[in-house]
Amino acid sequence: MEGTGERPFSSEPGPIVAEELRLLARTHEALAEARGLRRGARPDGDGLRALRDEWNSAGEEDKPALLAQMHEEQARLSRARVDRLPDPAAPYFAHLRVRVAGRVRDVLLGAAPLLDGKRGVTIVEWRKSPIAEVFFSCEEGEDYEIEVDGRVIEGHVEERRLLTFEGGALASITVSGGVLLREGDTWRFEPRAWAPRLVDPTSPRRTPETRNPFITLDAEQQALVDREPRAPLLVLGSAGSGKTTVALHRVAALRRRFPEVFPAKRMLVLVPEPGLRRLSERILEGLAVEGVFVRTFEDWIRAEARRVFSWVPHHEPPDPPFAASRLKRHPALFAAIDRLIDEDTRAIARKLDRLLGFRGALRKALEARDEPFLRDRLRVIEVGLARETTGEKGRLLREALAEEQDKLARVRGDHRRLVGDRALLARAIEASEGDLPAGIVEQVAAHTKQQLAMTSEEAYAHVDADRLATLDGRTLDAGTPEETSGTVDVEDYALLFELLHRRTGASATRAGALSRYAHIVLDEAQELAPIELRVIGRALDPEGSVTVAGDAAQRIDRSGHFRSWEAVMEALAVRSEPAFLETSYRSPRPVVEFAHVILGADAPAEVPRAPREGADVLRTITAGEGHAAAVLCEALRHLRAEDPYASVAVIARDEASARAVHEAVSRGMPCRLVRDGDFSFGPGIEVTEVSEVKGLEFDYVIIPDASAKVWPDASEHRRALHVAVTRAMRRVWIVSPGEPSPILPSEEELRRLGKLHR
Ligand SMILES: Nc1ncnc2c1ncn2[C@@H]1O[C@H](COP(=O)(O)OP(=O)(O)OP(=O)(O)O)[C@@H](O)[C@H]1O
Repeated sequence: MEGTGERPFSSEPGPIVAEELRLLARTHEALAEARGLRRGARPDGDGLRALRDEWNSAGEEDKPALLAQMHEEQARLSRARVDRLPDPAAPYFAHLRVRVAGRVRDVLLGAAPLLDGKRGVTIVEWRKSPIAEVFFSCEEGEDYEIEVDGRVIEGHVEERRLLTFEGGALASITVSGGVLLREGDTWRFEPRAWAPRLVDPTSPRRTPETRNPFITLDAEQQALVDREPRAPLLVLGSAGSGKTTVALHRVAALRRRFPEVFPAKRMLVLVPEPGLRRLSERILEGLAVEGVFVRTFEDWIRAEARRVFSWVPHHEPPDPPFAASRLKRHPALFAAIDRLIDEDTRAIARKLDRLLGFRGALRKALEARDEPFLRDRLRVIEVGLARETTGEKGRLLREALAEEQDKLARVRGDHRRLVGDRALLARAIEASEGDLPAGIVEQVAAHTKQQLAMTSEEAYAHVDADRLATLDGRTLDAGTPEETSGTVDVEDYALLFELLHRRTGASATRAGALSRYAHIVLDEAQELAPIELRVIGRALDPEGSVTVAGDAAQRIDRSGHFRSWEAVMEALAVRSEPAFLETSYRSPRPVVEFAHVILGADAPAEVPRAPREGADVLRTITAGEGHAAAVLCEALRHLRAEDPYASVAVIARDEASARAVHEAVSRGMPCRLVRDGDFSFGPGIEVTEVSEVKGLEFDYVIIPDASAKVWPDASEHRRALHVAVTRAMRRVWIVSPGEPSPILPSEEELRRLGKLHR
């Protein structure tokens, strides 16, 4: 069965293969015995079925005993499910040989554990077991120490091997220095490193001093920074072309040249994520700009809404349905708001007609109105019918109208109807022309109903507060569906401002007014919905200016509803021709080309100009997640040694994937899981998800989960991968555990592009 390698090899492949085959045979025996034992001990649901049959024909007197048996069987079955066994077709993926206290021990790493002392088979769970950590963190020949149950155990690593299986048979054994591959009945040795070397040998290593915040803008960028201070500016361009740079340099220039017109406290920089907020603050600090507000859009609008609408709840639901976010940010909601304003108009007219005996005259007058603001419709009556009507009736009408005007800023009722009234929601569905599914109405209405329901604290307000406190000090409803009661969605804030505007023609209530700014920067503006852009537009002084930066190819917010840049500017109520930045400064050419191809049909006609050469994008396909973890740890360990000041981002598709990858990589080395933008902007390994990294940059970017399952072929995934890859200043490495994602460019596509471009 075993053949010898074609090339010189430190130890003979024959003995290695033989050893692994023997270990596998012992594992199969151990597995067969374990399965037999479990089958005997725990019928796979047959026992329960038999008991159920018995129950049907049993007399009443036997039922209590039968019931007890059924419970016991149920418990046994669920225990059996937890104690799952390794898959015989691929029972483990790695083999670690250690010497502990003079004795050699073989430890296999797999998804499920198996212990058979008699046969010397030990499979441990790679994600949990302390000894598995040794496999991920040590090289062959190294000593190690691990802590098990409070005791420190010392040992020495003798061998580390990775294994793959095909059709249940051993297919490859990766050893130090190469891989043994089975080809039919023979084995061939191929020298190969465990993991690719990430550092680019042609570029200098990062040193603590190479992080220079001062860059010289190119002529194009400088011209944009120098634009007339009051002129709106729309800066577009591919990833890394300097849009954020231009926007923030413009802020610095305005502050420096026109400090009176642009006081720091009247300038606002809005970004989508906390990571970019922190980076923007650092860049402004580097440009000696102090006191300018930098906020995520959510934080900004939340603070504004809480000030202007004093009744707004201070809680947001922990897990709001995506349907609610999608609908509330959709432009079709404007149609529902139109209808709502019409209904409000009719309701006021009916009320006044009835109270003052106008016998439908008011209704007729008001129904003919189509001014966008409710305030203006009432004013038409004020200057028309109210003036014409003399005497007591006229006075009463004027009084009643004044009262209605007074109530216009109360948007709470309209808001409740807009997000809870099925007919109004259905109007939005209709206006979306098929973009929003009809089923969304029920989901949103149910969510609203839950939000408007009383919390337990309110329902039990008459009960002594001490008696209501839970043991852990949390609210009564925490962790229950009632948790949604008394909350408001983050998307509701823009909606409230829109309603206020449609009713009053302004953005103020008795409690306060929307803040106004002399200059607003909107970075990554492709992520904002029209309803949000409108609020931002209204926060701009009549004389104020705006800098909008964005890239449609980078929109990754699933509910954003970006249409076009014209639509963005129209929603902001400003006009400006777009300026395009053509040069990609951040990433080297191979990364820029790779990222371009990822976009597929959505890619712009031209590949961005990328003046910096660099190393190719690396790709690795592994047999599964365990292999991927081993390869990641190996490459990262070397990278840390070779380029210790580099920043490394391991960017997963979503939160769940980021957590799993972090758990895996942590087995081998210290790394941080970054949430809410808490990046260090310095050396180290940070694991995160795509939505966190908008606008940021790292020396190395690793995509750890580039499988077909996690990154299927859809524009949304293409744009997200494009964003992730274009964060790299030096190099990109794509790791695909299992079948690679179909959106990864083929070698052929890249070759063609490289030729075309050079
Ligand atoms: N003229 C320039 N010369 C050298 N480097 C530049 C120049 N302009 C920008 N850069 C650098 O290029 C990188 C990307 O810039 P920036 O973040 O402003 O791009 P962006 O267009 O906002 O990117 P993204 O769309 O990915 O958010 C930064 O490191 C920045 O310092």
